[in-house]
Amino acid sequence: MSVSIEVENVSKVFSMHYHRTLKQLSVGMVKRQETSKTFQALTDVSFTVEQGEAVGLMGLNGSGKSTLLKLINGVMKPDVGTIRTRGRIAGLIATGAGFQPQLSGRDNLFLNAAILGMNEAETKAKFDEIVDFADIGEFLDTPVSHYSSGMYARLGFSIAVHVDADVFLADEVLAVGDRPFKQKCMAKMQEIRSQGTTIFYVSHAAASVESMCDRILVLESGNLNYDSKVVPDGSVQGGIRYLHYDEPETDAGDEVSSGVSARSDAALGADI
Ligand SMILES: Nc1ncnc2c1ncn2[C@@H]1O[C@H](COP(=O)(O)OP(=O)(O)OP(=O)(O)O)[C@@H](O)[C@H]1O
Repeated sequence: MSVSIEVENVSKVFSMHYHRTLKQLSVGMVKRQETSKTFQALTDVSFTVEQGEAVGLMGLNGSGKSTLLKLINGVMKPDVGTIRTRGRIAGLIATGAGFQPQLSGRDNLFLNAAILGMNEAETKAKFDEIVDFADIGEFLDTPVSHYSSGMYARLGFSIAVHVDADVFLADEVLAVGDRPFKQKCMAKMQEIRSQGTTIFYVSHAAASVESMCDRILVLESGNLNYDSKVVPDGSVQGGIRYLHYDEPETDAGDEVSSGVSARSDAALGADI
């Protein structure tokens, strides 16, 4: 098997600036206030993903999941360490990323497909399939600024998933879609997974990670603290337990709630 993603000793630090204008900055400096602070989003993260593996990335809010995805996608560079990827990478790392609000869905489809590496002929050949999957009807020729967040997600996901990619990155792509669309996306991701595409799937929905992935990584405050391939007797369920996402929620209605391990297959299919 060939290596698809190699992440070696990667760290990422962000700077947070407290003052927005030069005047505020100057006043802050005179008063000897702190003007900026650094934040360590990822610390010495290392792992390797083989071609065809389906990896779930979980962790609490702010644990560094999206940052790691952006580094793998190449939209950000690590401060320390190296990331190597093999083949074409596609995916949705933010709903509607790359969409131009004033352009129609149709124009954005061609633009977004080009950003993801598809040439015009390829996009034309897949156009009907992409539009059918997105199922946004007459809104295709409407500026995307008029779209609902679900429609943004439909079009964005549909374009990304129809790229012939070696690696598919998905960051909370299903968070805003309605249930029928989420189920369609899960089925499509299973399809590209069965064709040998590497899947890197970020989600807070434990059941969908359990049904989609054969490996789990758990980030905690920027540290990779659970890799089911590395820890003894590791498993996707083990990672979910490690994160306490298998425990019942006290409040009803949360999509990552209530005892994943105790659910029926039908319920698992719905928890996406
Ligand atoms: N461009 C940035 N500048 C400063 N801080 C940032 C930047 N991007 C992310 N961060 C910080 O890095 C940390 C990790 O953010 P990240 O978006 O990777 O978390 P996450 O695990 O994806 O969270 P969530 O589950 O909420 O989506 C957060 O504390 C965030 O505030």
